[in-house]
Amino acid sequence: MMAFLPAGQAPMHDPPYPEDPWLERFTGVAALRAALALGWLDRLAAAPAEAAALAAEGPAAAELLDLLAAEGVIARDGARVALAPRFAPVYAARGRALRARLDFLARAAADLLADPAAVFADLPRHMARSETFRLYRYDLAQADDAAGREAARPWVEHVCALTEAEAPRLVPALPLPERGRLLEIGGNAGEMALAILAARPGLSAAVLDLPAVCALGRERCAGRPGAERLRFLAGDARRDAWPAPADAVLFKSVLHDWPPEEAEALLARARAAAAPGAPVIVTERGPIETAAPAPFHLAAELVFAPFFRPPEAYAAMMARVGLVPGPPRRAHPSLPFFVIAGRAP
Ligand SMILES: C[S@@+](CC[C@H](N)C(=O)[O-])C[C@H]1O[C@@H](n2cnc3c(N)ncnc32)[C@H](O)[C@@H]1O
Repeated sequence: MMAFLPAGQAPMHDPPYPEDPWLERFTGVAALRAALALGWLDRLAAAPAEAAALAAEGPAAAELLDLLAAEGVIARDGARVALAPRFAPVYAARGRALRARLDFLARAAADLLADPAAVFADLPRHMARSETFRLYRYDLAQADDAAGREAARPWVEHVCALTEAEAPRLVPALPLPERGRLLEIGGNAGEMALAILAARPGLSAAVLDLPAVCALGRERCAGRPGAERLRFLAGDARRDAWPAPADAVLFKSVLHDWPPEEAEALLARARAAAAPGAPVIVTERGPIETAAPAPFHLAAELVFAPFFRPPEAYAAMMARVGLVPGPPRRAHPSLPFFVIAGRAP
């Protein structure tokens, strides 16, 4: 089996998610969420502020300032405070992603504290009771109406926050053709597809995802480079027709959502949609392997730990549906993802 380090153990000079160094401790995460909720981060991103004015905002606001300073979120300069020099550019680039990750981390931590035995050893109870599964409601995204979109928005934001950071390291590892049509199943709001299209000017892409997710994707991608080569196909990938033939089919962080028989059925559909010799590509997180004390942000991955399979599981599924799997590869040294591609003989 390939060995995978959790993202939190990537070299600190090169974290895949730029905000990870600020998500390592529970108290730091609590302080960041408080500062976001109070509007402090946006205020300080716009201009430094008087420390005394912030400290006067509540009975423990001075303590919050101390926590934020200790975590390297803010820096003091005499009587004034500003975003810390290392944190400021991360917040500028990843503020939206940070908010989505913090919100999800709060749910994941609640699940791990409330019923850790379910997370690690009772999957039905975990799925029935957890805050994280209450968020990821794919069933509500079947409706393309305002309610469906608003129900999907928080988890779509969380997926985008991760994929936006992962894509630059994943894309070079994918055996994609230079030109033709890419079909991305479960491609969410198009973050991965746009990163691929930027690297492959000769490709066009279709993202097949649930209706509410496609609506959010069209909104998110509008006007961005490559959007003119990207289309969203609203549907259910298990039932609806797939556009074919495709010159590559991609599943990124999708198949772990499904029990083995359904994941295999999706691979069989991919085989049918792929042009002769075209790759069917699976890229997924491998099982989490913790070799040192884990940072707090690993909580957000641990709630999905029961679902991550080793690449050999996908190789076996590919073989059963008539694809010849190539050898799995680790996508990037700092990212716990593998890539495996199968082709019809
Ligand atoms: C864990 S997310 C991964 C998203 C994306 N590939 C990424 O990594 O950024 C799984 C995706 O599968 C989509 N999905 C779930 N059920 C689906 C279905 N029946 N048909 C099509 N897409 C589905 C979800 O809406 C979501 O976008």
